[in-house]
Amino acid sequence: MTELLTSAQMRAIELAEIDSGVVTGLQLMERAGRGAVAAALARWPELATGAHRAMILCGPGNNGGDGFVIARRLKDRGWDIDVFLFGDAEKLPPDAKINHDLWTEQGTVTPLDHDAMRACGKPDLFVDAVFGTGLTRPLPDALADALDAEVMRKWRGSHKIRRLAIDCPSGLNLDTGMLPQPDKDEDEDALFVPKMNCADLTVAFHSLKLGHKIGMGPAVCGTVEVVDIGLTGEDATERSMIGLPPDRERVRLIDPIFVQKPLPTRFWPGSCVAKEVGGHKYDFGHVMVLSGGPGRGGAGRMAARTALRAGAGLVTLLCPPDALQENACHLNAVMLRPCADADAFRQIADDRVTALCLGPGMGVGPGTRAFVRAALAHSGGDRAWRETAIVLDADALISFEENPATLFADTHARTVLTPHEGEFARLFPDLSQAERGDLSKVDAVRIAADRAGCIVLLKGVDTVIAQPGGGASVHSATGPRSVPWLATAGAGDVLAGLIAGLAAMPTSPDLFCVVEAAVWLHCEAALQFGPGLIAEDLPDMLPKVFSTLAT
Ligand SMILES: NC(=O)C1=CN([C@@H]2O[C@H](COP(=O)(O)OP(=O)(O)OC[C@H]3O[C@@H](n4cnc5c(N)ncnc54)[C@H](OP(=O)(O)O)[C@@H]3O)[C@@H](O)[C@H]2O)[C@@H](O)CC1
Ligand SMILES: [K+]
Repeated sequence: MTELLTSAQMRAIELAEIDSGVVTGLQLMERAGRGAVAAALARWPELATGAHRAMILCGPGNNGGDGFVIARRLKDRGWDIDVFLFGDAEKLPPDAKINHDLWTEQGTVTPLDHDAMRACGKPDLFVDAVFGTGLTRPLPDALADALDAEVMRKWRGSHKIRRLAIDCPSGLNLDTGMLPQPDKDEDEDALFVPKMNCADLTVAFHSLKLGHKIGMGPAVCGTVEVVDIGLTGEDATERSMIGLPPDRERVRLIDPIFVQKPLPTRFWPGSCVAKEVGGHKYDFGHVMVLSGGPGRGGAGRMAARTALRAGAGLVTLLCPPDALQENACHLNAVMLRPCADADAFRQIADDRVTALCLGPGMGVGPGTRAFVRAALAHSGGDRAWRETAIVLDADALISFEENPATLFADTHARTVLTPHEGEFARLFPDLSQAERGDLSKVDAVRIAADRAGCIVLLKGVDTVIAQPGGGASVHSATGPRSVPWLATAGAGDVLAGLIAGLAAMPTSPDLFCVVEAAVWLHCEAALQFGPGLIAEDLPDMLPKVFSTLAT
């Protein structure tokens, strides 16, 4: 697992190290600049030999300082370098000023100007070292124009310009993954086309930041390489290991990686799906999935099948009596029982039930609300090794749109809410995508988890999971884990069943860790299946995915 730091956390780590006297800011800047050059030459080996041309845009802070180091290092390799500065050289922070002055012994610095840039020879490497973690507001118009991907595309024509971003493409907020845009007059709104600064390669220092993995980050950063700049203090290592409860402050990326090294998948997520040898089916947990009426049972059936594939010893689908025949025609290994209402549910759900999944296809209304309340009150009784895990998705969430507080009064630490953005907006309107403003998706989900008193999983290409108290993680289905074909009807129902199935097993770890594993496995199943996937394929891919976790 990899930490996704905020800008403030990164600054605190650097400052602690500098204050301890182990390293100076100037040394870190030198390592950052050298590391960026090494990463670029490794990415584009054709630039590693011979002399080439670079254009380097430096900003008014330490990100600009990195740019001056890069200029010096490339010049030493015999390159032609054009350096532009956005800002006043006399006002650069001390380390950046030193590197500016070192550079001016070798070359010139031109004030950043669009026309002057275009008058230079087209570079082989374009380096964006204008803003990194210090961005505080939208890019000034002139700079946004100079960096805009569309303008760059026209300028480069057939010439290959490789775009290297230092820490991030300038304009990206590394805490939110958003690209703040300047306010526009209302009458300009219709014509307003946001500017995008995109890189082919982004070099981050010490650790990924949140903005690299959420929001627009993955789309504008290109490949992100993390360069080790030798921050060695205690605070600079990862605080929690995947499979353990999350750190309250630092967000982690859901991936089998620890301290930037691959983690054998038998440790994670393998440990979340492993069954102990031997045992009775009840020893592996009993999941109940509540489903909808006639013609609406597909979603519940997919969730139930997935829970069984995930490893639960038994899975029972409960359906309205008039849907019994339809379900019986589709189910074999999944057991089936009629269940007319919440009273009947209380009779049926005995203390051997270890996980409940409600929502997919259930329908919106008072009946579903009553089922949800009964489920949240379910107790495993004295014999329970721990309380029942409750997964609430889709209609189980929307049924509480009018008064979410009545849901949050009953949800508890063993509850997981799994909304997509639309469902999230109904339960947490003030935290919705449209309303959250400068709040990051991660912080919005953290607030939601505190409010609901349970785990909240907000689905998306960047899936965010948070639990009360601040623990949070991100799964990014981008780059090599990109699965656009997972945006298919029923995929969410499968995820709900997968969480329930994994959480039902007595060997399952902390519920937060189960949810993280489920999200990763869900994406992995889609990845291994490939394009053409429909939701029904997902549960049947799980055995293949599980077989790859042995190593
Ligand atoms: N610290 C270290 O040891 C190391 C740091 N390293 C590097 O430093 C980077 C962080 O440096 P940083 O903190 O100086 O921030 P940075 O991104 O350069 O920008 C700050 C400047 O930009 C300005 N500004 C902001 N937004 C603006 C806007 N929209 N429009 C106009 N101006 C705007 C802002 O002005 P202000 O908001 O104060 O008015 C301030 O002047 C980090 O990303 C990494 O690359 C590495 O070398 C490793 C060692
Ligand atoms: K930058």
